[in-house]
Amino acid sequence: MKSLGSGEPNVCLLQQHSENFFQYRAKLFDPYSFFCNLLISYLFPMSRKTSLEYINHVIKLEDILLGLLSEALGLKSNHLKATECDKGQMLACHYYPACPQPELTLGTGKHTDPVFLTILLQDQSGGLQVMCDNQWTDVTPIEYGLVVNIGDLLQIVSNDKFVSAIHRVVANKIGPRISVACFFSSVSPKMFGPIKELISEEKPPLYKDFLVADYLTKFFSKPLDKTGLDLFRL
Ligand SMILES: O=C(O)CCC(=O)C(=O)O
Ligand SMILES: [Fe+2]
Repeated sequence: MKSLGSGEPNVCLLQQHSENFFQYRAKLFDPYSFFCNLLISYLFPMSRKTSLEYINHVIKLEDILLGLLSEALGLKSNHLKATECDKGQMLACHYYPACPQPELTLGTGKHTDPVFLTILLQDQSGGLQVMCDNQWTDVTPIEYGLVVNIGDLLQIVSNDKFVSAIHRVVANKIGPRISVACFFSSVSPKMFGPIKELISEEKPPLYKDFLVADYLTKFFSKPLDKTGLDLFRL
């Protein structure tokens, strides 16, 4: 990866490096970022109001999706919700500046999301790709459409019935591209693992039980070529 000093704010430049992407994400939890976020929300109260309004709508959609996903697993519709796997929400707003040499870099490197579910809003620029049958496939933007990603943690609790989406964002000469990802995960200090109702002699658990906090610590310090799933696979 090459650094492309385009004069845009640092936070956007970090998005140009897949190596830095998750370090940057991890930094969202540090006191410095916390302070910056607080400052931004006071400097731009409209953006705070709009973000909260948006999150509240997305949470309603996510409630419906969790119900449908539970039923798809053959469970009661309130099953996943009852595990509190969505109690924590994080909104990440991405800004990808136009890139003069897109062939030398990526917008966001290949990864799976270290959460249960992601609901993503992307503009019309394009660039998001998902790995499908070992091939990168464009996720063509649909106006007013949202992209829903299964994250690693939903793959684990479903004991591989659901598969987390491997995705990336390619860089683009035309820009900027803007996307808003709403991540859903647990904030409780409780153990998660393959759902008992999905386990049988024929389908033994494929993963160890884990705390989300431990999962994240390991996820952010793992080598980039490993997936988050490898960390807890039995
Ligand atoms: O910008 C995008 O479309 C995707 C961003 C993404 O994959 C993420 O935030 O995890
Ligand atoms: Fe992602």
